[in-house]
Amino acid sequence: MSDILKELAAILEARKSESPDSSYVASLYAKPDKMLEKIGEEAVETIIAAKNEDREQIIYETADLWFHSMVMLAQKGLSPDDVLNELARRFGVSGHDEKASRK
Ligand SMILES: N=c1c2ncn([C@@H]3O[C@H](COP(=O)(O)OP(=O)(O)OP(=O)(O)O)[C@@H](O)[C@H]3O)c2ncn1[C@@H]1O[C@H](COP(=O)(O)O)[C@@H](O)[C@H]1O
Repeated sequence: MSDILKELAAILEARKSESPDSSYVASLYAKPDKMLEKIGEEAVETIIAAKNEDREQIIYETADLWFHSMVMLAQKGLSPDDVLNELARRFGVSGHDEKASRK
């Protein structure tokens, strides 16, 4: 897993034990419906950016989309490695080199 994804996943995990008013991520864990709505919202914003051929906005909105998807994965007890392993499996390789949280 990239260092960025690994570090962000560790921060998201740590936020689980913090109070909802202490941070944005902690507030999303307390409101699962809002967390899921954010994924939809960011997906729509990514589509609009792509339709507008706005490369900077595509990157910005995709980062928002990946971020909120990672919050959802963390909330479900999953990690980015679980998704990377699935992508690797589709490539026909044996799996990502780091152990996933789900087997
Ligand atoms: N990568 C991110 C990140 N990307 C996006 N966002 C937040 O996601 C939200 C995106 O929502 P929108 O684009 O709709 O913007 P908005 O209008 O401000 O949001 P709303 O009012 O609609 O909720 C914003 O509040 C951004 O601040 C993020 N918030 C946090 N992180 C990372 O998560 C870590 C933990 O964050 P905290 O829990 O806030 O400390 C941080 O250290 C960062 O590394």
